Amino acid sequence: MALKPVLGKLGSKRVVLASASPRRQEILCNVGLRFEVVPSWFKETLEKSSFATPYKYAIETAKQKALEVANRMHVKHLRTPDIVIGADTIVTVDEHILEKPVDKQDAYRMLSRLSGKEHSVFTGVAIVHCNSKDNRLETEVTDFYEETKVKFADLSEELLWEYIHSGEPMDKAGGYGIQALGGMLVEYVHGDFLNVVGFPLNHFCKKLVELYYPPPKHTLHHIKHDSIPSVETFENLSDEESDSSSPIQYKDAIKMDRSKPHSSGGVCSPGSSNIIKPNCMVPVENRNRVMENPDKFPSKIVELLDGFRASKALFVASKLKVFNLLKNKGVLQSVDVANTINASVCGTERLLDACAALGLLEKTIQGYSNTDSANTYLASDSEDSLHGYIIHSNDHLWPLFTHLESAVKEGTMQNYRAFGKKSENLFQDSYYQSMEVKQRFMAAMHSIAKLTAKDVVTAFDLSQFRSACDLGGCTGALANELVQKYPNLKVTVFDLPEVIANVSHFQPVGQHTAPVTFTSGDFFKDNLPAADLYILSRILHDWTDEKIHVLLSKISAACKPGSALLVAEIVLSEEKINPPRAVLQSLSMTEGKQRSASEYKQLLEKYGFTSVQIKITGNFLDTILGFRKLSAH
Ligand SMILES: O=c1[nH]cc([C@@H]2O[C@H](COP(=O)(O)OP(=O)(O)OP(=O)(O)O)[C@@H](O)[C@H]2O)c(=O)[nH]1
Repeated sequence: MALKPVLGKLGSKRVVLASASPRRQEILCNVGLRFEVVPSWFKETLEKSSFATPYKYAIETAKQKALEVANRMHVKHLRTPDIVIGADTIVTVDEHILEKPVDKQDAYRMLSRLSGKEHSVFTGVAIVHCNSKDNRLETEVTDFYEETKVKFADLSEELLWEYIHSGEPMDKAGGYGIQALGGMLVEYVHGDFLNVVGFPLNHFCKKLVELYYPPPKHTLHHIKHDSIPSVETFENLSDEESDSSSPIQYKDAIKMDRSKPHSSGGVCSPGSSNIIKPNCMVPVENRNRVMENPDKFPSKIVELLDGFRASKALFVASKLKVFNLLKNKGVLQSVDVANTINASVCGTERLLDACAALGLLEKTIQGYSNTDSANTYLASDSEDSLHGYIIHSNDHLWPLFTHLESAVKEGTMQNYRAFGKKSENLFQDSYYQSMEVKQRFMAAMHSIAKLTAKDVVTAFDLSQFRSACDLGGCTGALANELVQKYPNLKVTVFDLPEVIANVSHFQPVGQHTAPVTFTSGDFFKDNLPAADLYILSRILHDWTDEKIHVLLSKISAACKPGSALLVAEIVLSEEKINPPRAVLQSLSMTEGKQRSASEYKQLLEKYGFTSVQIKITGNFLDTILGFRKLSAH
C-alpha cells in the first residue's frame, strides 16, 4: 500500500516537528511530509531510575517534548497545531542509558564503553493530536518505540580521540553519528538504521496508517495487541485512496534510506525558519511523483536544480503584489489578477500555476487564492510579512548570486559586478546612498527582525536587566519586542545616523509599552550608550575578525560586572555543514563568517564573558548569552 493517501490527509493539517535535530527533519522531509519545525524547550531531565525500562524513559521524554511545544504554541502564539511529533533517542549498554555527551571527556567515556560491544538504540516517538476547545488545549497522545542493535568494533584510543576531535559526537545520542564518520565504528546493525539516526521512519509510517486508516473491524483479529501492524494493513485502503499509479512503496523508501548513509546536510534543516520549509512546500502530489522510483531518479538533485525557478517565481509574485491582491480579494481568476497587476494573461496564469505548484497558492475551479502561509508571510501588509526580505533577495542577493562563480574564484563579494559599486561600508557606499536602496535594505532587515524577535527575546530570561542596547538594531523591531516582553526594560537602539533618520515609518502603531530610544552613532568608532545588556543580532557574521575585535573590546569595556552580551546568529553545527541556510549565506562572501557553538563560546570568553549559554532555536536565529566577569583577559 502507498503512503500517499496518508500524506494527503496530513497535507491539510498543521503538522509540527518538536525537534531541533536536523536528522529528524531530513528523514521526515524525505518522505514528503509537510511540517513546521518548532524545537522543544523541554529539558531532558526525567529521573531515569523511575522508569521500568529504558524505552519507557525515551517515550516519556518524547511525549514531554511534544507536549511542551503543543502547549507553547497554543498559549503563547495562539497557533494551535493539529499534530505535534516528538522523539527521543537513547543508547543503552550494560544497563546504562547514554544520551548526548556534555563534553569531550563524556564522549570518550561513552565511546569507550561501547567499544567492542553490542548495544541497543531506542527511539521513543510521540504523536500528539491537538484540539483547541473553549481556548483550552486538548491532546491525545499516540506513542511507540523502536529498538535497533548496533555492534561496535574494538576502538583504539587513537581512533577514538580522532573521532571525538572531529566534533561529530557532541549532539548525538551515545556520542556517535552512524550516518556519517561514526559509521566507521560500526561492525553491524540489526534493525531499522534510521532509528539509530534518530527517527524510526518505518514504524512511524505504519503508525500513521494505523491512525488514519484503521483496519475494518472484521480484520482486527489479524493484528496482535501492542505490536506493529503488519504491512498487510496497508491493503485496507480502497482503490481510489491507494492510487497505484504513483506509489511511494513503503519498502522501497526504507531501502533507499538504508542503502545510502544520511548526510546531515539538506534543504530541510533548521535555521531556515519557523515556517514551512522550502522543499517541504513542494506539494505532496509533486513530491510523490518525483520520488516514484527513488533508486533510479535523483529527486534531491532535481529539486535543487529547479530551486532557482521556484525562488524567482516567489520573488516575482511578491514583487507584483499577487499575494496582497489575493489576500484582499479572496479568490480570483487569472484574467482578473492579470488585469489588476497589469500583466499578460498567459504569463500571469503560468506564474499563478507555479505558485500553486509550490504550495503558495491554492487553485480550484473558482480561481486562485492564498494559502494561510501566503496570507501570513507573503502579503506585504501582514504583521509577520517577509515581503521586505523577499524583495531584498530579488533585488540584491539574486544579482550577487548570479556572480557566484567569480565570487568563489576570487573569494570576494561581487557588488562591483552586480551593481557597478563597491560596498565596503554599506551605508557609506554610493550604492546605498539611494533612498530607495536604503529603505529596501531596512525593510528587509525589519521583516527578518520581526520574524525572529520573539525567539530571540524569549530564549533566555532577561528580566534581571534594567537597560539594554541593541547595537545595529536598525528599525527597532527587536527592541520593540523586548519592551513588550519586559515592560520595565529601557531599550536603546544604536545605529548609523542614516539608519536612524529613516526609522519612523517602521514603528508599531498603538503599542502601549515604554517607547524605545534611538541613538545614532557608529559602533566601531563612537562611545556606546550605557546598558546592562548589549545585543548584537545578525551583526557578527558580517565583519572581519579585526572589526569584531574592535567591537567586542568596546562592549567588554562598557560592560560592568554582571552585565551581559546577547548575540543572535545562526549557529553552525560543529562540522559546519548545518543548517544549510547559514552555509549558503556564507556564499555571499561578506568579510565575516558563520560560527559554530564552540566558536561563539570561545569568542565571547576571549572578551571577558563567562557562563556562556547557547540556545539553538532551530528557527531563523539562535541565541548566545554571556555574562561579563570581574576582569577582562
Ligand atoms: O547515529 C546517530 N545517533 C544519534 C543521532 C542524533 O542524536 C540526537 C539524539 O538526541 P535527542 O533525541 O535528545 O534529540 P535532540 O538532537 O536533542 O533534538 P530534539 O530537539 O528532538 O530533542 C538526535 O538529534 C539524533 O539525530 C545521530 O544523528 N546519529
